[in-house]
Amino acid sequence: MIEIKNINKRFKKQWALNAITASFQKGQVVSLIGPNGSGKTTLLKSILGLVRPDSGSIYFQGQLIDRSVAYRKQIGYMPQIGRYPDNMKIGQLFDMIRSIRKDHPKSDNELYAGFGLDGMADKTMRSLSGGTRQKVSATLAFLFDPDVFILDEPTAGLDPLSSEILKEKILQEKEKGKLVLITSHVLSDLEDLTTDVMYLHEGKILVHKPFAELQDITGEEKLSKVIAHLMKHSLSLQENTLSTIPTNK
Ligand SMILES: Nc1ncnc2c1ncn2[C@@H]1O[C@H](COP(=O)(O)OP(=O)(O)OP(=O)(O)O)[C@@H](O)[C@H]1O
Repeated sequence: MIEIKNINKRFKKQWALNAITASFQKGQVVSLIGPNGSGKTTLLKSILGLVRPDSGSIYFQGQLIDRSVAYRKQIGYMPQIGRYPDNMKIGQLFDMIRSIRKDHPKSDNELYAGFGLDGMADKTMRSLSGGTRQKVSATLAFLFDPDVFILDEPTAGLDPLSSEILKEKILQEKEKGKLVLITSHVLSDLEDLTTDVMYLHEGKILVHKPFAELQDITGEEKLSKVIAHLMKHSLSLQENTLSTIPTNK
């Protein structure tokens, strides 16, 4: 569904993405994991066309995304930090977005109600707490039943109940066979969702494999333990020789 062929991105001397080649398919929930600054957001923004790689190509459903914007309608994007007009009220923001998407008259309002945004329609965006702003971003990402979700730290700042509501929604979409690309530093939030793991380090892919395969390689069950095990043996990772990693079995 998404093919990435040898993309590179440098910000001055800093490599944000270094020779990234990968493909993502329907039905996968790919957890992008890695330290701060490892390139996760840059990779997601490159797929969205918000960052232009210095070289390489990205294909969405077989079409080169270069200079195309139409494909973005098929992606629900939740940015790390949502930016909205300060004086716009929540209700006005949703009315505006719905009016722009006339091609999609039916919107999915489950999160709007689930997060209680209907009771805050008159609040201005500038007055919202960080968590409520996240709820607005999450609700917008799911509004038009997209085929692909790009969720950049979606649960950051959400209270435990709201975080569960969002995770449940992502699970539902996974079960419908959608493709989800998700980042989080809270690995327990990814536990029940992940089908595939991509581990980035200094702009390079160190691991991109099905979660089940990594569980097998490491002998660990939980995502946090799998990642810890891989990190402990990061030298083998850098050499891309997962087979040399001792298993815990
Ligand atoms: N617009 C920009 N200008 C300059 N450098 C940038 C820009 N965007 C990203 N970078 C740099 O690119 C590298 C990768 O950043 P990126 O935001 O993709 O990392 P990340 O893995 O998403 O980090 P985090 O976990 O902190 O969100 C970092 O060194 C960052 O400083």
